[in-house]
Amino acid sequence: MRGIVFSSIKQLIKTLLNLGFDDEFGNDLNQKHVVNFSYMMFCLSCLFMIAVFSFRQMYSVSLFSAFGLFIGVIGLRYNYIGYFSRAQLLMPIIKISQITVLSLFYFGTSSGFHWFFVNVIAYSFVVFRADQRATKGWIVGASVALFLLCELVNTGGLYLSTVDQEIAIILVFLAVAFNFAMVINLVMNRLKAVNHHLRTLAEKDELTGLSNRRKVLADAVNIFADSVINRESCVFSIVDLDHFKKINDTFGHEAGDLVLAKVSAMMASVIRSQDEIGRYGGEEFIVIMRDTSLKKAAAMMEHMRQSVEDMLIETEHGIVIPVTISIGLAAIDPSVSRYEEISAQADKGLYAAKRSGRNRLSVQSDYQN
Ligand SMILES: Nc1nc2c(ncn2[C@@H]2O[C@H](COP(=O)(O)OP(=O)(O)OP(=O)(O)O)[C@@H](O)[C@H]2O)c(=O)[nH]1
Repeated sequence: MRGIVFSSIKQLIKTLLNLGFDDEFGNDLNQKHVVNFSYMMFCLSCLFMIAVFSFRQMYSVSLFSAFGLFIGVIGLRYNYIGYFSRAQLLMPIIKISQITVLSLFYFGTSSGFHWFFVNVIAYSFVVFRADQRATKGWIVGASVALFLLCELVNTGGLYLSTVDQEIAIILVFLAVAFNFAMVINLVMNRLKAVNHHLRTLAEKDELTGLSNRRKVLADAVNIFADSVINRESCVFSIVDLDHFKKINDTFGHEAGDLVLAKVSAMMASVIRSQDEIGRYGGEEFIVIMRDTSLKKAAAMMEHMRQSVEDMLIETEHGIVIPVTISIGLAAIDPSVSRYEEISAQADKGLYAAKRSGRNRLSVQSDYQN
């Protein structure tokens, strides 16, 4: 139950922070979610101060915070409706104004309120891009100068007693630490997500959605090595579409692409979850079946061949394109010690299948495990 509540809260926060984003990964340099977070924290702090100072009947601080809240909501709205640059810039302006006024005139510099300038500096470094160096420069400069001013001037403040100021110092420390932890967490999570997204893109074949050549070859080598080490059977197969050049020539390149995509989806639906499939190049595919006997693998690949033959792929003019595949199959056996050997055997199988009439499967292994 606690887990569900916790993950729901996490999801709600994530949704709020990502409001106004169309493309989650296109904005990684802009850090829109950090801007959202900063506005939310700012608005919450204003609400907190309105409540505390209204309760203590110090209405001028409440009014000042209400005005801050109003501007904060405007900034938040800017970010949501796409005026990101305005939202990005308004945040440090209102934050610098708020810290300066509250620290020098209301709370007194002994409250430590001016340590919030650290957050403004961190915000500038996270949110502004390299081409906004000048903006970042003046915001950091102003924050440092005003921080030093607060340290030097040492005003008593109108509203906080010495005890209040001691409490304020602790609250400021906690708030600054929380802000830092959250911003670092947000940025790291975004980096991880973008990294994962890029890796997926780099491993995927765009047309078919299957693993691309690099990924499927890496998978093949790894699975082969695992199987040899663990003394498990492993079957390797090369699949090639028959007379694909003719399909392109007769129905056009676009129809050829459609066939590749549809056949790929069919092949991916036939294999087991532990098997790997990828586009080796052109109209050639690799299927790797781990922990299975050659007999079972041959039965599965025969099912794949039949399923492709039974497919009804229509062109946009309603003409059905006949498609078949040829398959070469090879399994690990005691004589095979290198990945290249099993791959060459499967290739030989494919060649044999093509030579003996296509639309068939050829097993190249004497070792029937
Ligand atoms: N539409 C399309 N065609 C492609 C793509 N990649 C490779 N091809 C075509 O696939 C064809 C492969 O032709 P071949 O290697 O002669 O093989 P085939 O016609 O299938 O003949 P067999 O393999 O002997 O049955 C070539 O015409 C390539 O241009 C692709 O991404 N899209």
